[in-house]
Amino acid sequence: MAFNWVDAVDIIIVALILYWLIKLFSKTRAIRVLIGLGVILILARVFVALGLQTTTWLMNAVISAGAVAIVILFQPEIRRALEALGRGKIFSFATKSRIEVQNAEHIIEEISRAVLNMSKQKVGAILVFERKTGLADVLDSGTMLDADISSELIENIFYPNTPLHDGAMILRDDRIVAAGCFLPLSDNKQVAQELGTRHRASLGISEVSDAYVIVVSEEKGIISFAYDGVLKRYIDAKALKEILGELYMPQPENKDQGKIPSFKFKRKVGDDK
Ligand SMILES: Nc1ncnc2c1ncn2[C@@H]1O[C@H](COP(=O)(O)OP(=O)(O)OP(=O)(O)O)[C@@H](O)[C@H]1O
Repeated sequence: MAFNWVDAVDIIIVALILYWLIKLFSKTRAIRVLIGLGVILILARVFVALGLQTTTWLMNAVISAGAVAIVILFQPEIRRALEALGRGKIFSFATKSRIEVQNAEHIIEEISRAVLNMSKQKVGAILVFERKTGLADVLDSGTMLDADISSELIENIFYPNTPLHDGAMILRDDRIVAAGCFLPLSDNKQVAQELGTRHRASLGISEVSDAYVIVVSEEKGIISFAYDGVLKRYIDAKALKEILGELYMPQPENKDQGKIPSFKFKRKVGDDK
């Protein structure tokens, strides 16, 4: 059968749909599920080609059940995709902003000043720094801001009894994207008894994404850092600058974005007390 223009249109449409799906899901933690589904679909094709009937039957059952599960589990993402489609934003080729070193130094200074001030004054706070895993689902639970990063604004937002002080602030690149966001709580049994929901929420988002999370305890003013499901407590000014440096000052040896910050990072939650 000859390859004609209908086949070319067919391929282009499939490529656009794949691009759209990847772009949509790369903004959420659903990307891992999408990759898993892709692997299952490829395996199913291989089993069909090999003529393995029972395995193919099992794969088809998994795919059918998976399709229903995906609609239920990722209902918010699907809703957002349809909304984006309605706004015609899906196929825009946006590029991620790059932060100049000078600007990065300023941002690090502003954030560390705010965190250290809040620690001194025992003002509770959660700052979530979005990295590769998009946090669109978390953003939906809060109030969108899209503001410049400044110590005054950060401190103001977390000041007790102000409208946005409850919940987490989400930062992306050089912007404060949202505040008052609800994070998933960790059910890690190793978390020290005295740690309440603020710290569980910080750990929770670090378990399901690659975000860096800085927490200030309201009770004692202790600064903690959560990453990759691990909570490191008693972060001092030097370590804080190091964490922010990893985020805002990419160095050649730090190209691996998933890398744990270079300062001493113990693997067990609460083992540093
Ligand atoms: N799921 C959540 N997402 C975001 N923020 C949350 C969440 N749960 C609780 N918080 C924040 O944590 C506050 C409650 O903190 P709680 O006293 O339970 O925590 P803690 O870990 O003991 O911290 P602290 O030492 O600051 O008291 C809430 O007022 C809210 O601002």
